[in-house]
Amino acid sequence: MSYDKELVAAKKAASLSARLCQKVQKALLQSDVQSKSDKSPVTVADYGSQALVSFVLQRELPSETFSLVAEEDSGDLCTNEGQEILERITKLVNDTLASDGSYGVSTLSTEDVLKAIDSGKSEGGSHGRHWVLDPIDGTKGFLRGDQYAIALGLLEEGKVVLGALACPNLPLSSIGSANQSPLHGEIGCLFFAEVGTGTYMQPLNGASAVKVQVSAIDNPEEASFFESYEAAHSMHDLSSSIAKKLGVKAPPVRIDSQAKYGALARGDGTIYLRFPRKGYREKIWDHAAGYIVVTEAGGVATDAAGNPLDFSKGRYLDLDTGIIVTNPKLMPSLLKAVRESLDEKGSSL
Ligand SMILES: Nc1ncnc2c1ncn2[C@@H]1O[C@H](COP(=O)(O)O)[C@@H](OP(=O)(O)O)[C@H]1O
Ligand SMILES: [Mg+2]
Ligand SMILES: [Mg+2]
Ligand SMILES: [Mg+2]
Repeated sequence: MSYDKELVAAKKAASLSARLCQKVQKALLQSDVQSKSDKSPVTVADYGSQALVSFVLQRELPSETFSLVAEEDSGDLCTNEGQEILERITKLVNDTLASDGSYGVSTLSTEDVLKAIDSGKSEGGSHGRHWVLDPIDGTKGFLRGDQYAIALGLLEEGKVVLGALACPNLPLSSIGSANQSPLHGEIGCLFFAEVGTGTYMQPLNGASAVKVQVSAIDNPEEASFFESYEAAHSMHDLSSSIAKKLGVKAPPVRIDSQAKYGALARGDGTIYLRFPRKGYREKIWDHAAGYIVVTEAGGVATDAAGNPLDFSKGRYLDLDTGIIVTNPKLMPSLLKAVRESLDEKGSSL
C-alpha cells in the first residue's frame, strides 16, 4: 500500500509547525532573562503546533476518518487564566496559516483551536489508522535554544508506516563529533520515511531531498553514540558502562529530542541509548516518527531485551528497561553489552 498522499500532508503539517515553533523560539531567546524561565512561550508553541498539525492533516485528507494520538490537551486552556494564552495560540496559528497561504482566508476561532488540539485524544491501538504527534519533542531543548523536533507518525494496524520529523535547529551537515559547533552551516532538517521506501532528508526551507542511510560501522571502537541531554531522561552512567564494554572511544553526543533518530538515520553516529529510570513509561509520540526514520534508513530499534518496539498498545510503549538503536551489524554486541551492564547494575543495588 502506498501512503504518498498521507506523506505529502504529513510533510506539510510538520514544516508549517516548524515555522510556528521557530517564531516562538526566536521571540523566547530574544526576551530577557526573567521571561526565559517563564514556561508560557513553550506552552504556546506546544499547543499551537498541535492545533496546526491537526488542522492541516484534516484539511489535506478530508475523505479519511481522522484519529490523532497527541501529547497535549486543552484542559489548562479552558480556565480563566488560560483564555489569554488561548488567544495568543490562535493568533500564532492563524498567522502561520496566512504566511503559507494555501488555505485561503480560513481563520480559526479560539473554539476551532480547542477542537483541533482535543482531536489528539485518541487512544491509538492495533486497529485502523492513527496519526501520532509530539508537537514539540524536547521541550527542554526548545527552552534552552537547543534541539527539538516536531514528530509526526502514522500507525496502520499498530505498525508505524510513515513519519515526518522536522528538526528546526539541526545542522544539515553531520553533528557526529561532540566538539563540532552547531553554529556553523545551514540548519533545519526535515526527515521523512514511508514503509518500504527508505528515508529522505531535505532542508526545511524546501530544497530537494536526499536519501539517507545509517552508519555501516561494525567496529565499536569507531562508533559514537547519542543520548539525551537531560540526565533525568536517561541514565548516563549506564550508557557509559555499555559504551566502555563495547570499546566505544568517542564521548557521547548529548542532544534533546528525536533529532537523535534523525542524526542516526543519516550516519552522524552509530548508536542511540535511552535508559529512563525505573517506573517511567515511554509514550508512543516520543518514538513513532523517529523509529520509522531510523529503521527505513537501515537501522534497528529494540528495547533493552532485544524485543521490537510495539506501537499497537495504546498511548504507551510497553517495553523492557530501555530503548537501543543501531545498525544490524552492531546490534548483537550492543545487546550483549547492555545485558552485562544491566546485570552488574542489578547486582550493585
Ligand atoms: N523522567 C523521564 N525519563 C525519560 N523520559 C522523559 C522523562 N521525563 C520526560 N521524558 C520524555 O523525554 C522527552 C524528551 O526526550 P529527550 O530526552 O530525548 O530530549 C520528553 O518529551 P517532550 O519534550 O515532548 O515532553 C518527555 O516525554
Ligand atoms: Mg516528547
Ligand atoms: Mg512534547
Ligand atoms: Mg512534554
